[in-house]
Amino acid sequence: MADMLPPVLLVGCGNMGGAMLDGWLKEGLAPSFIIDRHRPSVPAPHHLVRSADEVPDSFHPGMIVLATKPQKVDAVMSAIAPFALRAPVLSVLAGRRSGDLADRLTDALPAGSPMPVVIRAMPNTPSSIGQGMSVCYALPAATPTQRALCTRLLRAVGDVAWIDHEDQMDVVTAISGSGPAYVFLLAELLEETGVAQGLPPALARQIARQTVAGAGALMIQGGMDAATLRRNVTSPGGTTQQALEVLMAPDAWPAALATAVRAAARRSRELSGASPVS
Ligand SMILES: NC(=O)C1=CN([C@@H]2O[C@H](COP(=O)(O)OP(=O)(O)OC[C@H]3O[C@@H](n4cnc5c(N)ncnc54)[C@H](OP(=O)(O)O)[C@@H]3O)[C@@H](O)[C@H]2O)C=CC1
Ligand SMILES: O=C(O)[C@@H]1CCC=N1
Repeated sequence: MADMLPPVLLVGCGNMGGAMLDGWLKEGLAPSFIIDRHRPSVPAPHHLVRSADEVPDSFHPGMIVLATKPQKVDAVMSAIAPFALRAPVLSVLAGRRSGDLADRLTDALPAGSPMPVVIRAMPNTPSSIGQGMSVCYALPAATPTQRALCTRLLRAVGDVAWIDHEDQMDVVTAISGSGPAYVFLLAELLEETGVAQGLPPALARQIARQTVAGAGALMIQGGMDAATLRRNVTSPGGTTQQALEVLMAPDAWPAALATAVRAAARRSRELSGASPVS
């Protein structure tokens, strides 16, 4: 019991909340409340409720984790605000600024209540298998103990880094938050290309998936930088060089990725309500 993760009040258990919950359940999580309209069940001794109003007042979470879509969080503020006087709030919402969330919670509390502590994190879905990447930011009001608790929860599902400037969260979101989708797209396109160029579908799928997975694992386990690993595959005058001359042309992947990341970061800024910058 001593090593268990603290009880959480998880608000929203879809793709991202579910990925974190899967990781926490594997690590051992103290009895927690999960609020979600769709999740079919959670294992005992955890409790699944369909609405924030169903969480008993007697519940004392160690951390409240906000994982609804950014546009849907305001609807739960008044129900969860009383719990935010007992525990810090960890928001994984793209875009929504920590100060804005703290203000919304404060507005939902009786006048004179202390301001709840909100910590922001941008995790990603490989958290479900303990391979996540989470980047965190806290306003100065967060105590070292609250920051450590946040690190502990997110470390249980992968790597954790902290930033000192909340503005950086938009680019972080565009790279590590959305990034798994770019990698899955690479696997999809390799598979489709293999089929289009004559491979049996099952073989195209197998080689695309294992190539993406194996390359990622080699980069992490081998500790070499990505450029060295790329060069190690690229025999002078060989096949890879031909492909990379296409992909690395300035107007190909370098331009496409920079444009894509800028677009995602811009959307993150829009979700915050801030005026977009390019
Ligand atoms: N998906 C990802 O890879 C990542 C997502 N994020 C962030 O995580 C958050 C969640 O994203 P994601 O998991 O993809 O979204 P999902 O829509 O998959 O999950 C959110 C869940 O919360 C439920 N929910 C919302 N409001 C309530 C409510 N009041 N009562 C009960 N259930 C509720 C939703 O139900 P319903 O649909 O009916 O509203 C849904 O099941 C977003 O803010 C996103 O920015 C961060 C990093 C990565
Ligand atoms: O697409 C989104 O808005 C969320 C945030 C990062 C990943 N998914």
